[in-house]
Amino acid sequence: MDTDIQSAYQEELLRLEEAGRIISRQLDELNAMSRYNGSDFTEQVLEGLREETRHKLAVALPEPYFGRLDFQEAGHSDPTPLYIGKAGVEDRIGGHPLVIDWRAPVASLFYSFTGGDGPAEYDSPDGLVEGLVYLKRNLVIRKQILQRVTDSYLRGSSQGAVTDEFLLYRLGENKDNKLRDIVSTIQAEQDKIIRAAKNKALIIQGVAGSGKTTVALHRLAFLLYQYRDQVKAERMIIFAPNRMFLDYISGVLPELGVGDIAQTTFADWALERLDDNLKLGSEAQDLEKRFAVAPHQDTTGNPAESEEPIPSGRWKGSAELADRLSRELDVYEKEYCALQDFTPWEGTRQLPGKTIRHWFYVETVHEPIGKRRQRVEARIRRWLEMELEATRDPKIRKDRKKLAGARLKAYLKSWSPPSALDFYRRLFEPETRPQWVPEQRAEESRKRLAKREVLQEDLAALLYIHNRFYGIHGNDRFDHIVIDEAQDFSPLQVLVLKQHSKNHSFTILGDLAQGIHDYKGVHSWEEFAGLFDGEETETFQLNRSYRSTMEIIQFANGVIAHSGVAVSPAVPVFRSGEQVRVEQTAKRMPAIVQAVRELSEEAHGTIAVIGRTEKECAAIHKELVNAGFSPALLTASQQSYGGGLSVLPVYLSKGFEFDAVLVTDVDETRYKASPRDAKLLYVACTRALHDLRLQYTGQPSPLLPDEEATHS
Ligand SMILES: Nc1ncnc2c1ncn2[C@@H]1O[C@H](COP(=O)(O)OP(=O)(O)OP(=O)(O)O)[C@@H](O)[C@H]1O
Repeated sequence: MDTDIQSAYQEELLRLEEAGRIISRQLDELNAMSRYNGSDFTEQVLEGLREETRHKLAVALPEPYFGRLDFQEAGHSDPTPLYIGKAGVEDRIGGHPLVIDWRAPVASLFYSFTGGDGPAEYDSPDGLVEGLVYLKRNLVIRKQILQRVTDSYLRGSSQGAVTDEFLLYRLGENKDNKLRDIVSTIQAEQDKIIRAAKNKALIIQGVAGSGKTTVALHRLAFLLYQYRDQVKAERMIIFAPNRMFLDYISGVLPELGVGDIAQTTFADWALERLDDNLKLGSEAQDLEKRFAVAPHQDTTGNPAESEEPIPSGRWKGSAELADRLSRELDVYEKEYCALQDFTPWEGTRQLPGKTIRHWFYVETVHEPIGKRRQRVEARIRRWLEMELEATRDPKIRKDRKKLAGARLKAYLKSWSPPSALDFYRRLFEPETRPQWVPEQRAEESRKRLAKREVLQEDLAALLYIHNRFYGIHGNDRFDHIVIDEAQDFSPLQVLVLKQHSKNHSFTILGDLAQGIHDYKGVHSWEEFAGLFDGEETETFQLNRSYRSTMEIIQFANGVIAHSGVAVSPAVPVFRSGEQVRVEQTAKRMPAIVQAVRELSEEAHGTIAVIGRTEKECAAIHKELVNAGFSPALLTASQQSYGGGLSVLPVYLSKGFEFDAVLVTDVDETRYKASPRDAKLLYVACTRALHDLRLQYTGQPSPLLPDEEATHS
């Protein structure tokens, strides 16, 4: 160790010991106080705060901080060492704060400072604060033991910019079965997104591995800290593609000290809201069909795609459909209440239909029709009660009540509460189908809807109708909404979610180059931006990829060049690893088993064998089990991901990452020179952190980049 590093290490060791003593003392004091379980409200609030502090201290004790920034504010004579950790700890050492929360305004300097001797600044509640940075230091502390001290910037030293040494160290680590927090190495371009203003719809295009998911989760933690009086965790929601992915990302928020945020899929959320006893068609079957390999398929892509000019999912998810529905709903509402006079029993007053329609179309007009109907029905019942009260004789009153009850039931039968499914179904029925619904589309939907079966692509339209009928209660509005893998979302889905958002506070993130579900998802981010007023959105682009080695990223860039999608190629962090290995195999299965054996010997924590279809994966899985491995077969119905060795179809691998990846069957029939296949292969390749291998039997896929291209 050279003397500078040694003395830095000694200095940090002493500081850590002192910090440990202070945190332990604070914790002991709090633990010594008896817990309050009584009913006094003030005491309950105080106990809540004490519990929060106990929790924060317990989290801080083993790893109090991860970074240090020495900052001299303009007008001050000395730099102040600022220690930054996951949770702020109040107390002081040498007059300086013990630990500053990573989300505090001053901590932003730690992330935004990229070097140079000029002034640095950060935004504080009192305005811009300027000053000079003297030192940026990363510290690895585990279980109160100082393991590593890395200076990435030192004023006056020969190195001008912040070095990536610590980042590279973190990126070189193996991964387990959960995505992790990145508080110690958030990069400047990511920090901007994390700290962006709350009341905007952020649209983030980021290359594979640029940290989109991770950044979105950190942003939630930031919003909860920065706007603690305005946003609540229970009023935030994350939409992700499937339950297995939700399980994979479920560790990050607790690591950041955040709980209670709903994490769900659009389908689960929509079905719960619709509550219409609907059956959701099997997604697994749909995926397997969509991503099947057609033997006689031409090289322009999926045959289903070329036969169908506008795929059903794109049609049913378009903003244009929302306009059409809106107009149909206007007509429906105008005709909805056509009630005539109501006669409860012969020889008495009638309740005129005109009066009822006045209640409906004038007096309650500001409410959605489902609510109006409830109100009007209640009013009819009140009217009836008053009429009955005018009948003095109890026996006659009883008889009339019975008769009137039966008549009212029959009368209201023709006026059933509005149902989203019924309305939607009418769009596809021969007698009621509007002209703008093509017959071919109607036929397919009609059969399913008759059985109350819906597909994922129907859900946004159904919710749009449901919201119009029943409105949105305060509890159904979110303080913030995150949409991950947003390239697979449709404009109509986002439009519906916008109805559920307060102040259009969104983080929408995705990668068009990974748009393998382009039969339902967007083809350009403009499709989402167009749903908001100009000033309500802000767009970001993340081009640096942190997941994979340079070699893997260059290789994947070569693949995606065939996709025709206009997105910037990924820029690697300078982390070099093994060359990507492309292997032609004579015997497919033995070669797969052999490659898995080799990868397993290389101390990788997570390994994935990525096949083309679920059926092929099942066969590979069987073979690996026979060879003595214990792989997990990941399918569309999977609820969790356990790490280790996995076999999964390429279309399910999106969002995940593995230390080593073997992509099987990269041949000319399974990965053709089509945009869809290019995206699929790109997704597969970009799952690998350190080691990527590809195998094919017969002729190689035309998507495989030339060797020279990947070495440029
Ligand atoms: N600043 C960072 N410091 C350390 N690791 C990072 C950083 N940013 C991202 N990573 C790591 O890069 C990997 C990719 O992150 P993440 O899955 O969030 O990316 P993504 O853009 O959502 O990827 P994809 O589009 O492929 O799903 C993760 O292992 C994450 O921990």
